[in-house]
Amino acid sequence: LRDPKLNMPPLVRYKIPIIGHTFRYTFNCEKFLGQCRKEYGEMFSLYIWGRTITFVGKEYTHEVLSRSDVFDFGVLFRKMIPGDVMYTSIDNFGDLRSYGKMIRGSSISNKLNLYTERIQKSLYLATQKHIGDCNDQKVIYNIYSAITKIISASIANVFIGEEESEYDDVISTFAEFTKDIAVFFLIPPIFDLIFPGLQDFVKRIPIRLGLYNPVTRHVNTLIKHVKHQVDKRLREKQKYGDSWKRPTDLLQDFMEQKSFDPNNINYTALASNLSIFIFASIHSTSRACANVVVDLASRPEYMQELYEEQLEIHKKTDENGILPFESLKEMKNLDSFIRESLRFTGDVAALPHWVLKDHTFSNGLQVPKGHVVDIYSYDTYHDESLQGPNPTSFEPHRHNVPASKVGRNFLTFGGGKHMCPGRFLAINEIKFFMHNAILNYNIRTESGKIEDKFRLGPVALPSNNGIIFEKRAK
Ligand code: HEM
Repeated sequence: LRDPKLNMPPLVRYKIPIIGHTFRYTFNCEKFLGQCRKEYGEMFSLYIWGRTITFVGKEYTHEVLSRSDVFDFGVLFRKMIPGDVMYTSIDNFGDLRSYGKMIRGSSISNKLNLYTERIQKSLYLATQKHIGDCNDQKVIYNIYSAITKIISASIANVFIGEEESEYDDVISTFAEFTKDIAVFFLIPPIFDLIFPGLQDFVKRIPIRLGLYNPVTRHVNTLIKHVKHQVDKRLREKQKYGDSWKRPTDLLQDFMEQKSFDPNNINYTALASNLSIFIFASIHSTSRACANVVVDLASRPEYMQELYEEQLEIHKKTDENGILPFESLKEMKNLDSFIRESLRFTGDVAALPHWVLKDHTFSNGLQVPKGHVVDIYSYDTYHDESLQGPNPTSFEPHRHNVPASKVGRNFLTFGGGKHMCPGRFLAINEIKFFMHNAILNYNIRTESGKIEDKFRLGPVALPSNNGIIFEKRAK
């Protein structure tokens, strides 16, 4: 467990060999890490599922996020998800750096204004479909699932274009892809208790034998639609020349990358890359949006002020009911509410990094190459000097910087070179969705109480308890 040559962070005491801290970490993570922090300080190691993992508190979080030459999130991503065997046509699976580059160079990162109308329309139509008018009050029990379908419709429009996102099979793939892959996260890594890394080997067996591959169905759907769209665009571009109207979406951005060869198109690779961006975007944005809904439903006392703000902003809609892009900046109260909800996501630790080379932290403690360091984000989010007074209470007026702004006190989108490039799209989606929801519905919890998150080890999900939607009297 320990490298005798290195001055490693203290290993928290445990009683049962092999099991180590696994159970306390899995079933009582929040309290357990709090106790470890108190007893062992800002950096400590736990023995979980056959591996020693070091947790860093607020003092050293930034050191991990800013040293991408030492700490890498992608290596663990590649280990957890067997993309190397699930995908046959891409050889850079898990290379987050290259995914980040693709998004940073795309319209999603720097021309989001082009999507203003489409995002609003698709969100509105999908909300009508999955939540409805609510003339009679409606109780939704799995709000995360309803929001996932709504967000999927809108992000599909941005990723694969207006035409293909009309198809139900495309929306289903966007909405279900992450859930189908999640099986690799949800099965406890019991084989790692026998030998570290054995689980990674075992989970690849059914895929290698051709017995089960959760991506096949979705990639096939994407190939069909990508092929239809790419061929159509190439034909029309040739036919209409300069008068061809360039479609705006992520697919078109991909078609304009240097690596795209119109004479030798690899549709499977295009579809596979799209599926990776579905994985990065849909669950994260839907979870955040569902949390905002539940947080507001839990605290209806903030509804009126948000309603008044959105009503004022709504006056700027055009004759089709579409808000200008600039109005997003005016949603100040909503933005602060969203940032507070993101701060309250509930994850205790959720950004494990692989150590690429031996490293000495600025406090002198050392971790060897091949070690795992995770960020104890709770520590940052519950610290008064970083969050202001009452860091453990939900205070929607706490923030005066945009919800998308990354900083030492705000880790939801990571940090350093690899901070999330999709965060602007995510926040815009949530704001446009909430604008509509606040104007059209009264929202409250069925229990009449603040709904707590559903916890799964160190991560948290929105509650499944009932959320009541009721048409707002105008
Ligand atoms: C609320 C929604 C979202 C959350 C909470 C979120 C969170 C994160 C986090 C924590 C990281 C790791 C950052 C790091 O290593 O420091 C990340 C990376 C990434 N995210 Fe997001 N994300 C969200 C939405 C999106 C969306 C909509 C996209 C669109 C495609 C996206 C694409 C990516 C990509 C490509 C990376 C890898 C970047 C790199 O390694 O350079 N994310 N995200």
